[in-house]
Amino acid sequence: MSVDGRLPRIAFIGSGVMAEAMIRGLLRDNLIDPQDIIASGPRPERGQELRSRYGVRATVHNPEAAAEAEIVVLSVKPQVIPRVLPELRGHIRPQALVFSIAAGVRIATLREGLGVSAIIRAMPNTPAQIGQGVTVWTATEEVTPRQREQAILLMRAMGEEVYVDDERYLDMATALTGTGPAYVFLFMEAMVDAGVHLGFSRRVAEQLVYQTVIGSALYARQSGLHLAALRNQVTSPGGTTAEALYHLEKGGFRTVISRAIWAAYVRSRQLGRGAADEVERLER
Ligand SMILES: NC(=O)C1=CN([C@@H]2O[C@H](COP(=O)(O)OP(=O)(O)OC[C@H]3O[C@@H](n4cnc5c(N)ncnc54)[C@H](O)[C@@H]3O)[C@@H](O)[C@H]2O)C=CC1
Ligand SMILES: O=C(O)[C@@H]1CCC=N1
Repeated sequence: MSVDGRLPRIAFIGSGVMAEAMIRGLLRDNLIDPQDIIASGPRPERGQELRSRYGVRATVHNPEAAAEAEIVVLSVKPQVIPRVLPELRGHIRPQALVFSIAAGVRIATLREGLGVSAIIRAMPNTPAQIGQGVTVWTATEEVTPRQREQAILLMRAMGEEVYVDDERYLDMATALTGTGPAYVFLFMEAMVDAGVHLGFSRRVAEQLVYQTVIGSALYARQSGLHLAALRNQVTSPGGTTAEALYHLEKGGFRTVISRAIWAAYVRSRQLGRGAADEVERLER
C-alpha cells in the first residue's frame, strides 16, 4: 500500500466480467487511482470501453501491462492460462503479487509457468458486481503481510472474503460459491415462471421472488437458526408448505443440488489438471 492506504498499480490480464467487477469495486471504494489500473486483453474495443467507463488504462499487450504492476490479476478463462503464462514469464516484477481467480488452476501450475512464488489463488463470485460477493482465497508462504493486506482490500471491494489454509478448498469453493449464483438464479427463474403460471404478471412475480429470496437469506443469517428450523417455521401441519416440500423431495431436489455441486467440484479439478498438463506440454 502507498502511504495514504491506497493500492499500488494493478494489471488485469483478461478484462472481462470479473475484472470489471473488481475495477468497479476498487474505484467505488477509492482504493486506487484509475490511472494505476491497466486492463489488458486481446480486444481493443473492450479496452476502449473500460477506458471510457472508468478512466483506467488499457492495452492489448499482456507482458507490458504485467511489467508495470505490483499486483498482477489473472482474470482470463482457465483454458487461456496455459497460453498466457509463457507470455508473462520474465515480465512480472520480482516483488509483485500474482492474484489468480482462474477456476481450477493450481498454484503449482502458476508457480511453474510464471517462475514467481508470491501467489494468491482466489475464487470470487458475480455478486461482486455490486460489492455483495464472497471470495475464498489462499496464499503461498512467500506472500508478504503487506501483500496480504493489499489483497484483502481488493477482495473486500467485491464483498466478503474468507481465507482458507489449504488450496483444496478452492475447488470446493468454486463449486459452492463461485458457481453458486447460477444455482440461485436458476431457482429464482423457476419460481418467477411458476408465479407467471399461477397468473401474476412477470414484473410482479419478479418483485415477489426477489424479496422472498433476499428476505429469507437475511433472516437465515440474522436469526442464526438451523435452516431446518427455519423451514419448520413455515410448515404448518397439513398446510401448503408441507404439500410443496413433499413434491420437491419426491423430485429429488436435495440430491439434484448435491450432485450438481459435486459435479462442479469435479469439473474444477479437471480444469486444473487440464491447465497443468497443457503448461507442461507447451514447456516441452
Ligand atoms: N464469471 C464468474 O462467475 C466467475 C469467474 N471466475 C473466473 O474468472 C476468470 C474470468 O472469468 P470471466 O470474467 O467470467 O470471463 P470473461 O470471458 O468475461 O473474461 C475473460 C477475458 O479474457 C480475455 N482474454 C481472452 N484471451 C486472452 C488473452 N490471451 N490475454 C488476455 N486476455 C484474454 C477475453 O477477451 C475476456 O475479456 C475465469 O478464469 C473464471 O474461471 C471466477 C469466479 C466467478
Ligand atoms: O463457470 C465457470 O467455470 C466459472 C467459475 C466459477 C463461476 N464461473
